[in-house]
Amino acid sequence: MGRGTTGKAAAPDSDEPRTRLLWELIRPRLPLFALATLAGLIATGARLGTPLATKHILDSVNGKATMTGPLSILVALVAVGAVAQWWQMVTLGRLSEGVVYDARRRMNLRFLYARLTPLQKSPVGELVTRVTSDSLLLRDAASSSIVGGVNGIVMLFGALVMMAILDLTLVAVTIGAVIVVVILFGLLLPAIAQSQEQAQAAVGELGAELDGSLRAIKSIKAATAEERVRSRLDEIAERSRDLNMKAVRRQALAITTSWTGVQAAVLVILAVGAVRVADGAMTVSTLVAFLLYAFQIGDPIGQLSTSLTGLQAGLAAARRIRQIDAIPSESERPTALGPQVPSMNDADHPVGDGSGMLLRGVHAAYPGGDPVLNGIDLRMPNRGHVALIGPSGAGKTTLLSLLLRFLDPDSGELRLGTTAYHEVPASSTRNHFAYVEQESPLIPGTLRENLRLINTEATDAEMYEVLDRLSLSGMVRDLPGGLDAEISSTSLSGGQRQRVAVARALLAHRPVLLLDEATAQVDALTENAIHDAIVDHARTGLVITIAHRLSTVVDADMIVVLQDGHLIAQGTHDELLDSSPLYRDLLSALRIPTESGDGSVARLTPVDVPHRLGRHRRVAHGEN
Ligand SMILES: Nc1ncnc2c1ncn2[C@@H]1O[C@H](COP(=O)(O)OP(=O)(O)OP(=O)(O)O)[C@@H](O)[C@H]1O
Repeated sequence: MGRGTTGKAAAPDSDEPRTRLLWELIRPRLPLFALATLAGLIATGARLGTPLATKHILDSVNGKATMTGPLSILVALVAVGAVAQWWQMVTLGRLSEGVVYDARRRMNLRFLYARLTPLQKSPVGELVTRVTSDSLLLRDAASSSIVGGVNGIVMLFGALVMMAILDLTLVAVTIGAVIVVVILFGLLLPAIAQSQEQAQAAVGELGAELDGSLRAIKSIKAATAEERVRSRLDEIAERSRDLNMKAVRRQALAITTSWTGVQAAVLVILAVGAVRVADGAMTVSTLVAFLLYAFQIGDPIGQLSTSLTGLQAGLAAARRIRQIDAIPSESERPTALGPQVPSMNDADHPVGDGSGMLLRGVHAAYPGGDPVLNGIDLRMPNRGHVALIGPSGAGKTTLLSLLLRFLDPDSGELRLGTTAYHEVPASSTRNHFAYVEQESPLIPGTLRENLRLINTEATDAEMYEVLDRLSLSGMVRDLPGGLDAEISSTSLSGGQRQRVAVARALLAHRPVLLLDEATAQVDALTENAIHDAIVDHARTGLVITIAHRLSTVVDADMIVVLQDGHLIAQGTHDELLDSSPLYRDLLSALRIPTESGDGSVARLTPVDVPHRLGRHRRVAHGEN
């Protein structure tokens, strides 16, 4: 992945207003939002009343009234303000955590039900930052920024009304200053939003780079390439810092502008007010109260500036989260491919008996890529072992992806028994398969959870029986916690991981077993065990394997040879030995003897000889 592109979301950009997601997330929590706003308004009201109460206390000092009343009002206002502020903070906390929770759930849902190819265009680490860091920015925007903004506006208008009650001339001066501040701030806001978004994209890029590097940490260490990788990471961290600094500078300018505007307004108010006091147009206590309000509007203006800049970050985050929504989910996939199905003599490919799998005229490509499978016609029985073989990049894994509906064909038809794929949802097709993927990744959780991923009812006895067959039961019994051992705290070797994945598939008892190089990392003994499991399953169901080095290729009931997305040949080992030069070449590359009768061992490695030869002989002599 080239630098500078890592952080880009593969998901299409959403042109929807950024505020929409924010609104969608807040809408279910409107009562809470209203409560928080109400609490904020009470706190604001209490603060607005304070200068007026102060004026009355000052007036009472001059002997015009008793001090007790205004003093008790002042104490009450402070107490009410404090309680309301506490209440608002707690309510805001509930609101904001709820918004983050909803946004994260929404993304989790979208990730898990997304169509695979568009999803996999985005680096994993980049997607993770949307759930972890962007949602936090959204939280601030959805709660404190909005409520703070509302409080700020109320406080500002309240203060202006109170000031208008005190002196109309001075309030005109104040409003003039506020208008100048708002215009300056409005001019800076788009630039703040832009730098916020760039800064968040850089965090996503860092997440992607870090995720990729940590996954490859062994290779990096073995290559002593830590320094190179570190400098790449530092470079992105530096870019993130610089972009954030740009955002911070713009924010600082906006906030300083608003504060300076307020301070300048206070000075003007003081000067004009002093003249008016000297002229006898207003009392000193009124000027003091007015000045207190003038100082107070510094708060709402500051609060509004902070809220609006915070809102920009939240809206930028909302846009990035919204892009996740734009990844199509599997339920949205087109279902009808009927008109594109080429005509084909059904007598050659009977499907009416309801058994087996059929691919007819299947063309497939990854989005935006060249064709990967070109007109595949293949019928597989509902029992037996089908081996897919072909050079790297031939399209073997893509074929399995089509069977599992990770990818849709561009044209052609797939059938499972009598059911066309497009007639049923992907999940009901997948329910027929147990799949062991190339890397055999384990899911986070315990060993038991991993083994029960498909068959959630599998008993301990069944699990141990399968583990036993795969020479894994001893290792599991030795683990602290046995089946309940956490995978994360258990170091499993590649071969052990592969065996757990195979065990999970065997426990599933599904009609079709799909193995993508399931023996790539296991020793010869385990390979034999997996081979026996394949043979066993093939008696009652269908097993489809992809093999690069599997000697079990020769045992398969049907071998399908792919090259450059074309089905080159199919048949049994003996048939293909006679008819397919590519097959002979592939076998030769696999170091499998190519003579069907005597099982020549001339090209076998010493390790390969015993079991490969034995198996080949069994096939060659019609055993099994
Ligand atoms: N997710 C993807 N997006 C785009 N192109 C892809 C994707 N996966 C595979 N391809 C392309 O499709 C072609 C077939 O790949 P596929 O993985 O099916 O081959 P394969 O026969 O399984 O190869 P190998 O034996 O090396 O695993 C390759 O040219 C590959 O670059």
